Amino acid sequence: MSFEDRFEKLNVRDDDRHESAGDHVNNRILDKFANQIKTDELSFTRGKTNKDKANRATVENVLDPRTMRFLQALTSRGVISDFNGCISTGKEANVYHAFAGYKQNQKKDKTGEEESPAPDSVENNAEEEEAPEERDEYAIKIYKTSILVFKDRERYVDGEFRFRKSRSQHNPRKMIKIWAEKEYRNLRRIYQSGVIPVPKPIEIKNNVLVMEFLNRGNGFASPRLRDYPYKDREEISYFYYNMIADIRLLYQICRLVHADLSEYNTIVHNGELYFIDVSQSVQPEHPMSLDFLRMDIKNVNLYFAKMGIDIFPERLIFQFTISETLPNFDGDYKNLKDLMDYIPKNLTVKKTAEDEAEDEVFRSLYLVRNLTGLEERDFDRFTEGKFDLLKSLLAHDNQKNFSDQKPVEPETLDDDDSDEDDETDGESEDETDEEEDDEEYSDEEPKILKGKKYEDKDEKKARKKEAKEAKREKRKTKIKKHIKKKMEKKIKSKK
Ligand SMILES: Nc1ncnc2c1ncn2[C@@H]1O[C@H](COP(=O)(O)OP(=O)(O)OP(=O)(O)O)[C@@H](O)[C@H]1O
Ligand SMILES: [Mg+2]
Repeated sequence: MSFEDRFEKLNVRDDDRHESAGDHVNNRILDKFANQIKTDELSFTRGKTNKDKANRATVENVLDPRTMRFLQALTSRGVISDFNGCISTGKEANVYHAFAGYKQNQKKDKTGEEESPAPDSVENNAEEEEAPEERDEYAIKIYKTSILVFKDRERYVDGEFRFRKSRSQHNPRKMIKIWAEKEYRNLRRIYQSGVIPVPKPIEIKNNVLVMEFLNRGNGFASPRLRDYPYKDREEISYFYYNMIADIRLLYQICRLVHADLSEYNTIVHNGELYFIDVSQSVQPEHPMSLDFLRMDIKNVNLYFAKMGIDIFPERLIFQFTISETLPNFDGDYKNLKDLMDYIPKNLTVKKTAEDEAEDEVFRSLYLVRNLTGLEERDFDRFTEGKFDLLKSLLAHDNQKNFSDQKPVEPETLDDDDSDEDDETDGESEDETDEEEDDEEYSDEEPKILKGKKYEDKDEKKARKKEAKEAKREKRKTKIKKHIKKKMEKKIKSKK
């Protein structure tokens, strides 16, 4: 069966309603509606290429011919095979199910990653021939090629040191590529850290991300936390503590803030809480990382409060997350269970109206990277006691976390940027310009943060003073404008 034929079999389901939308024949739709689909947002490179618009048109904003070629490339390279339909259709991406290709299975055999039958057993060999082959299942996240939803997400890439060279990216297709790449890298970083379960990242090919499919058997995806059938209240609290401990691990060990954490972006798989959807996650150095962290905590609390369990003040969870050391903690800082044990024993639950009022204040706080940059208006909002709280939240921890920060990633955490892509991928020239940009991303961390944004108040003052003086000096020798004009006139008339 040809690749296109396989896609004709795609069964697209609307995730929001969890209903089957029936058979979906992508290619036929593509033929029929290609000319009607608005592709303006894809025409940024006007003049550069003269491609048929219909050729760029998108079915479901996902499976445009280009994306199909990337999928084909992944298939011919033996990374994936057999597409079985859509797991989820969302705003920015659709997620499909596929099986691992022959190459992946070969790799598995070589590395012995999975338990394989004993080679000397005749019985086993016979069984192997008869039994249907066990193949890995993959989730394929395909980012939509419509830029509209990504526009307001630029702020997650802006301010990211790793993506500094790809900032202000105006080519929408490149922007999406960066976005997918960001998710892949974040996923890989978390996966390699081994402290928080995430789907294993397999491959990235432009806007197509291949990862492990978290399933509960028979092709069904494991439930998101939102759909998880809790046994009892204890289990709800268990996952609440698990979530809080993971937020800390993500921050302290993986050096990331999820930035879209919720019951929708977490999956319960084999009894464990998995983080997914990490495309927007940022490093703590991102200027807005603390705001994102605060937002994550708020969302998590909202959900668990709705589930009817006692929750902790957002302020305390925040503090728990960013404090490098925890008082009275004698466990392993990388161990989820140790942290989960600590939480209910050391964080006091939110009870009174006063607690809620404190959280309100906390939510409205202008969070800054260090105390020197704290605006006066925020100081004014605090009584003396509350100011101490703020100081302990920001000054102490941020001194450590942001000022004299050394790269914390252990070597194993990081990426080998082996990109096997070559011409055999079946890409045409128009993709090669994008491949060149592969070097745009760098996970190396800044040792000293440079630029006006990061300098402290005194430095800023000194810089401004210097500039002022330089200008004053210049003014002394400057020829007045009207004199200059007169001189110019004279010269002209002499000519
Ligand atoms: N590796 C996976 N294994 C199983 N299911 C997955 C996997 N990745 C994603 N899903 C399913 O697909 C859904 C959407 O994935 P994800 O959250 O990464 O995409 P999204 O970009 O957030 O989409 P949306 O625009 O809807 O927010 C998830 O809620 C989950 O149900
Ligand atoms: Mg999501």
